[in-house]
Amino acid sequence: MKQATFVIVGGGIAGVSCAEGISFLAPDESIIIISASPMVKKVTNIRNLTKMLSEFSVEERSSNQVFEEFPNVIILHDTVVGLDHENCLLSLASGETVQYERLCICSGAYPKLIGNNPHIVGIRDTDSVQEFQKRLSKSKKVVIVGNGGIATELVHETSGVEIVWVIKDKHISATFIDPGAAEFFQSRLKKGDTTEEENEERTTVKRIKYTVDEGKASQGAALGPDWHTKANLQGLLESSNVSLEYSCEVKNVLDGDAAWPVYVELTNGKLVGCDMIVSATGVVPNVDVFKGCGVAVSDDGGLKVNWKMQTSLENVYAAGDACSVGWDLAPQWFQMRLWTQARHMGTYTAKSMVCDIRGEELLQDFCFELFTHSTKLFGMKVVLLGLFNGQTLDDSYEILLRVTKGVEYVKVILKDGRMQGAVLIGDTDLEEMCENLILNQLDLSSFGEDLLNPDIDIEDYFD
Ligand SMILES: Cc1cc2nc3c(=O)[nH]c(=O)nc-3n(C[C@H](O)[C@H](O)[C@H](O)COP(=O)(O)OP(=O)(O)OC[C@H]3O[C@@H](n4cnc5c(N)ncnc54)[C@H](O)[C@@H]3O)c2cc1C
Ligand SMILES: NC(=O)C1=CN([C@@H]2O[C@H](COP(=O)(O)OP(=O)(O)OC[C@H]3O[C@@H](n4cnc5c(N)ncnc54)[C@H](OP(=O)(O)O)[C@@H]3O)[C@@H](O)[C@H]2O)C=CC1
Repeated sequence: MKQATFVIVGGGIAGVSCAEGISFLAPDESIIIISASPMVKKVTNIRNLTKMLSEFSVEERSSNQVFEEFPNVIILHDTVVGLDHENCLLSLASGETVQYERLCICSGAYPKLIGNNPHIVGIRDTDSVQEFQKRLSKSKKVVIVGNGGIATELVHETSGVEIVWVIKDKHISATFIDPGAAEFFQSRLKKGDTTEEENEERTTVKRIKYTVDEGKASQGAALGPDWHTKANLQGLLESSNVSLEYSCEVKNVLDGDAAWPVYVELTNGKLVGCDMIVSATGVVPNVDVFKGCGVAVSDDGGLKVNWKMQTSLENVYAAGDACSVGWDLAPQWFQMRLWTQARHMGTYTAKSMVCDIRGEELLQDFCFELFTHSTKLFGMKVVLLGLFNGQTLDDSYEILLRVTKGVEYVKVILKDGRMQGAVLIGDTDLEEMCENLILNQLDLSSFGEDLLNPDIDIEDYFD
């Protein structure tokens, strides 16, 4: 039997950030990471864009490289197959057992696929990308199902193939953007260069203010940023084409014939033949192995954690994609399974566990005060802050919009004159101002539409 003060399951961003955090806070304590994947994830090149918003790279490295400066960390390449929480004992696939004083489960998530057919693929880790690449290189036509991060990236990055993009919503990339921003990106779907007309329109700045009144209505770690730049996502054809099937889902997957290996029957009645179906339809927390010991699980399948990241089992914590937050959230923060949150949660759980073992007081980390996400969609920088889509505001909010076609899309959400969220597409340089205004909840009513007037430097007012 092996023993350590702190045991972490998972070598993804959450697990590695947790181990690094413990090593920093308690360098003399023993730490074991158990990871089913041979490589572990390391966050590098951190660039702080604002107090709370950062960009970083995620590298896959061998465990020796990641932890050479932390001699108190041991990595076991093994798979956890059971938890006996009464005896603080994990059992591993190799037959080994590991005893802990504090356990942090960072076992990530796996793709939620629309079916079991061998022609359906999901994308999560390096192996699944290689499989996708291999099949794509022999494909003329693929159906991509889902309207979130992966589908958006694939539609933009894949070439040499005909894509049929099947989405439940009336606009593209609905997980991150509203119909207006989707319209802004529409031309980028064509995969061609910008037209003269678009170049002319780039000089036009449009500012709009309106009020929303729609009526109440695998086991490998997840990939890192820019994963697609390292993969050759090229199909069999010379050129690409994307066609959209809006407001529909896959009803059935049917056997192929001489023309196509597989057919997809859609809820709009269409039958689409293709070489492969990519199911980019979200994730399921990878925690089945822990469910047997009675740990509380949230409706979305994650391990429920309180504000200290503790699960319902004594001395057992969880972080990253594996967990579901179960505390009273700050008004402008919510959980999304993203690597920034995996990193924050991993680091914060380290602090929580170390404080617990030392009997020290813990204060909740500031990162849970404001949702922040920096990413790229259709090749453009996208920053999402706070309640960027009016989440939880019951459709009673005001939107300020500034659009320069092809250049920038700025949307801020106001409720009772106070900023609640923002979508910043392009190099807007507004992230710091928006972050401050959301955090300090200043009454902005007196500015009206001038808040987004490019000729007025609003920041001067707040100095
Ligand atoms: C294609 C793709 C693109 C993405 N792009 C972005 C993006 O642009 N921006 C963004 O913010 N987020 C993105 N994400 C999401 C982000 O990658 C995840 O939210 C984040 O990596 C989760 O980290 P994690 O450590 O919680 O889990 P994971 O990275 O999934 O790590 C889980 C670890 O647990 C191990 N494990 C699992 N079960 C066991 C077991 N029983 N025993 C031992 N070890 C086990 C695995 O081997 C792995 O090491 C993307 C995800 C994918 C798949
Ligand atoms: N740039 C970024 O930040 C990126 C982030 N990621 C992250 O990686 C993880 C996996 O990405 P992804 O798979 O795109 O997950 P997402 O959660 O981002 O998106 C899943 C999409 O699939 C839709 N969907 C769910 N079930 C079905 C179904 N049966 N039929 C049709 N559509 C369905 C969802 O709609 P609905 O919401 O209505 O259920 C949603 O539009 C996520 O945590 C994501 O945030 C991935 C790539 C890039």
